[in-house]
Amino acid sequence: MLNILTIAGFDPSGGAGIIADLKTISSLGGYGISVVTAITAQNTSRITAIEKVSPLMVQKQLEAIVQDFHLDGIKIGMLYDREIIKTVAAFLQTLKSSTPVVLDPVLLSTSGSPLLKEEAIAVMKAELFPCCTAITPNLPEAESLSGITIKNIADMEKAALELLKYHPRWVIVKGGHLEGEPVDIAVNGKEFYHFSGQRLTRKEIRGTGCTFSSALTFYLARGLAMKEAVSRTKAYMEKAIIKSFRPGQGHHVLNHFTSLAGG
Ligand SMILES: Nc1ncnc2c1ncn2[C@@H]1O[C@H](COP(=O)(O)OP(=O)(O)O)[C@@H](O)[C@H]1O
Ligand SMILES: Cc1ncc(COP(=O)(O)O)c(N)n1
Repeated sequence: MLNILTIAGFDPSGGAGIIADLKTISSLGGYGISVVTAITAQNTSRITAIEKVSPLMVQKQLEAIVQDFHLDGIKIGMLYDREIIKTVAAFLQTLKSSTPVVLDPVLLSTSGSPLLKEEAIAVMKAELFPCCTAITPNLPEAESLSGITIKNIADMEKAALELLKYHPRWVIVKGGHLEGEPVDIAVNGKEFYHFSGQRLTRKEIRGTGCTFSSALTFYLARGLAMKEAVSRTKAYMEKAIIKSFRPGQGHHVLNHFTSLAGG
């Protein structure tokens, strides 16, 4: 069984963050391990408070995990501030370079609350991007990280090339927020791929970014090449979107367990 670590925030409603990551990893047959960076008070409609975990406690959690586990893949989500980013970057530098590391550069929640402090963005680009096998911004994240306004696939490519300058191995820009079909792209400077698909719903669904990056980490940890790993991730997303549901009174959440009875 593959050991997949998620370093991310806690969303008690389970739609996003660490709980969504663990559901994704478990449903794919991996063993999910989690290091918490921040606790949010959040439901399927909104975030009402955020409390960060101290950088020392993040470091202690990471140390406890590496002393025990061989890690096959690492997914990174909400990091909240520069001290936590620096702690995670220092940890990644101690790992073998063959371990896949996928960063979902979470900036804002679907409900519009900031999940990363503005002043931490430059540190994330300079210190974390170079440690990543892939970064997986959505359109608003790619716009704000690259400074390029994105209206179409050509703009997505421009933004991806701009973000490659910070040296992640791959930039994957997700197109769920495009007007038409949700096309994702993956770029590494030499190779360039498009992943097309049909728009399956217009509903707001929570946790799609968390789930995409966790599934991608799992497939890369299985040894798949990026093209195949993204295509399997997109197929996984489509199944989870088709079976999404509304457990509370706000946004819909993904159904990660579509292969189980009742899913
Ligand atoms: N309505 C939709 N129909 C089909 N696929 C979608 C839809 N919305 C998002 N996706 C896919 O789900 C994944 C997550 O994309 P996106 O919504 O852009 O990310 P985020 O959750 O970070 O905003 C991508 O593969 C995207 O193409
Ligand atoms: C702890 C945590 N991590 C990530 C997200 C982003 O997910 P979404 O964009 O679906 O709100 C979130 N809302 N909460």
